[in-house]
Amino acid sequence: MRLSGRNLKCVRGGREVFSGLEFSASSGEALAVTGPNGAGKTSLLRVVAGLLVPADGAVALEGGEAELSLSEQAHYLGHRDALKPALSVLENLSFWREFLGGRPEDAGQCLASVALDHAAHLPAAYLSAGQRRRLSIARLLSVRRPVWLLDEPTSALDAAGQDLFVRLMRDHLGGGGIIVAATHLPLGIETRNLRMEGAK
Ligand SMILES: Nc1ncnc2c1ncn2[C@@H]1O[C@H](COP(=O)(O)OP(=O)(O)OP(=O)(O)O)[C@@H](O)[C@H]1O
Repeated sequence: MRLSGRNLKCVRGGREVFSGLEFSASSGEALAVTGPNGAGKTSLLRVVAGLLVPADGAVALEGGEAELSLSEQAHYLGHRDALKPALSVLENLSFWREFLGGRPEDAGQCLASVALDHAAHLPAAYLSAGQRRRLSIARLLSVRRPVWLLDEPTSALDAAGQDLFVRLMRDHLGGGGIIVAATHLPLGIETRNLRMEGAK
């Protein structure tokens, strides 16, 4: 499987954020997208996720499931944790498993993988910032998708949470997955680097 972007251009609010951008990542590879604030890292992830339409160029996934779009084969983990505060931890995960479709993994197992099984019935509103991030990470595990698009994935995670997430990323890559992560910090896994400088 190979994810690639060719000649990508992104314009936001009438201003060019980047152009002529090229990248690729194959099964088992992680691409770390780095660069200063405003360089366009989030914009790139959103283009790849299909949430933003590029002004030019295209993104393609070769060797995936032919009948599914790239968006249907990718998880997008944004800056903000997409959680419903009134629902419990388990209910939030169940919502995502249904919304995302596909074959769901065991919810209890997913929560155990991020060490949140003890909080399954707690309203998400009561979670700490790091626990919210862990629940968002559980979403990546709740329905298997080969491409993980991660925006500052380790923000708010403590040392144990970071170690745990490194293991999950390694498992994902070991199973042939692809990771594209916007980050200001080392991810703790081997990465290829895509440096963005932003439009001058
Ligand atoms: N909805 C929007 N409308 C107009 N401009 C936007 C919008 N969202 C982002 N931008 C602009 O696009 C540029 C790139 O933003 P983006 O969030 O992709 O950068 P980033 O590299 O992820 O930054 P950071 O490191 O701060 O997270 C910025 O100049 C930002 O102001």
